Amino acid sequence: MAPKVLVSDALSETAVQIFRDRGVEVDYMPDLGKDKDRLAEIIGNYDGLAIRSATKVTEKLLERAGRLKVIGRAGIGVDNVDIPAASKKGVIVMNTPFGNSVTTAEHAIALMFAVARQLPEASVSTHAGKWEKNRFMGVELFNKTLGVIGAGNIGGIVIDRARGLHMKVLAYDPFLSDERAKEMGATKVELDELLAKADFITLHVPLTDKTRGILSAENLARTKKGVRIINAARGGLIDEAALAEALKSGHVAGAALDVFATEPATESPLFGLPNVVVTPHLGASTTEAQENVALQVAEQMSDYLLTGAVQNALNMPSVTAEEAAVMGPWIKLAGHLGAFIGQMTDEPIKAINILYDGVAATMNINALNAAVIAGVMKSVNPDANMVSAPVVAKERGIQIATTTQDKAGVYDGYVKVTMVTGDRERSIAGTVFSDGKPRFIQIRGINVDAEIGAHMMYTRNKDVPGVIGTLGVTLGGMGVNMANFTLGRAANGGDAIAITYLDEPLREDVRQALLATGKFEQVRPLTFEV
Ligand SMILES: NC(=O)c1ccc[n+]([C@@H]2O[C@H](COP(=O)([O-])OP(=O)(O)OC[C@H]3O[C@@H](n4cnc5c(N)ncnc54)[C@H](O)[C@@H]3O)[C@@H](O)[C@H]2O)c1
Ligand SMILES: O=C(O)[C@H](O)COP(=O)(O)O
Repeated sequence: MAPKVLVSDALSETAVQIFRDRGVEVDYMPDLGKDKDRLAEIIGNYDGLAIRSATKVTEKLLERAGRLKVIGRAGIGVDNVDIPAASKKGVIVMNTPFGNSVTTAEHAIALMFAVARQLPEASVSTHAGKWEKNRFMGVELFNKTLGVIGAGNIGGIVIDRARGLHMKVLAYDPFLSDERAKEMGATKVELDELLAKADFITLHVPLTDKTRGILSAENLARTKKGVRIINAARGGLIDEAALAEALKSGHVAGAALDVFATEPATESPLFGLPNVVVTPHLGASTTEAQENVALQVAEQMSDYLLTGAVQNALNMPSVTAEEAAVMGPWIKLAGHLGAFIGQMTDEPIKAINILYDGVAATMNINALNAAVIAGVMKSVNPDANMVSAPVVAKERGIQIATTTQDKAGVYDGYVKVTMVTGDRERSIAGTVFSDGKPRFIQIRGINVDAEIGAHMMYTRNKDVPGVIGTLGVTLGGMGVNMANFTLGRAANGGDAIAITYLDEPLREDVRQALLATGKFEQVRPLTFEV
């Protein structure tokens, strides 16, 4: 069945065309983001949700999204998506981190010009036939100091354009190196210095718990008198009431805002104030940017839904289409190893140590790790997947350690998973044969060669005569068909194990019957998603 995507915000119709061309069913409802009740009613029918900033993806909405696998944000900011809740539900959240950067940077520069020369008010006045030539006295940008808060993709482009205007640029960004700042033509400073020295301040940080209210009443009071403030990032970055007061007092000479704490903004203490330029979140609204982000998000979502390739995800390691093709069997193997070890333990897990050897060590380890952890977690929660399981493992304080090595051996490569619980360690290793099929090759240090089936049985016994016969007779006598069987022993007369591949799940009466023979120390049913 073709995957189904809902577009709930006004994305360019290019996205719809791409979904269709790729064989993904799509429903285009560009106003649905504003109707959260209707969205909640139908979200359960979709594998993917493509959005801009109007749709709010809350925990409550996600509870209704039983089929959802991926949320694609055609744009940059994902503060309208509850990413921790999506991760817990195993839903990938991806964005398009570059598609609208130039457009948004240009909007910030446009706002800076607009507020420096009061262009919107002058335009309204002239339209009204007033010709108020003496009312609109502006300031030059040349030689002025621009303070850029957040020097990432958009901040970087703003800095480049501002340098072209011969402005001096101060940048505040804790993650910016001095070298990169120099390369950009900016001086890296602390926030206080930026606030004290800048003639214009422009914001280009994401909205997070750390940046919320970065221009608070206190910080606004630290700015230079006559400063002009531009915000084309997110509304919650500025205390709007405090900014309104600072404008009224004349401390701040002007402000240009594209974004508001509450959107759509139909009222604000800033509306109606002189020299406040406002636009309705138009930062990304150019034909070019909307084509870029629509095309990119539709391709990324289709790739994920159709091939498992992951690009620009905020809650999952990237996996290219080529990797997805080559790694498919290894991801399966990693999941089976995790599932085996998860089903073998009933105690709290302290740590999972994963060893990658040979060809496995050259692959995308983050993705393989996520698959192992998902396999382990499925024994606790069948809905766990590569997105949600690492989050849950972290919450439970499970330590994940990986080692890579390249020891030439019988296999081109293998993966070994060791689970550490309170009092013991259990390990299992597996590989992928040239037929693309994953196999278990070692359990508890005992070599085996076990194909993996949906229903399996693990038995542990002493290596003494008659065990295999007892197993066959007991299963046969109870009408259970064996599809495959493999065994191994640590030493002659020592510990031995067997993996039996059954045509149906191991019944409890059969398990009890095997234990009652006295030949087996352990009998466990195992299931795998093959
Ligand atoms: N108005 C619009 O339509 C529009 C369009 C696109 C993006 N945006 C907003 O712009 C934001 C920035 O986009 P980007 O592509 O440049 O993102 P980015 O990730 O490339 O850059 C953000 C920068 O902020 C820095 N940063 C993070 N926390 C900080 C802090 N506490 N103090 C100072 N700097 C901090 C980061 O180090 C990074 O360099 C987006 O998150 C989005 O909210 C708005
Ligand atoms: O973060 C973004 O990409 C911008 O805020 C654009 O938002 P929009 O897609 O709702 O215009």
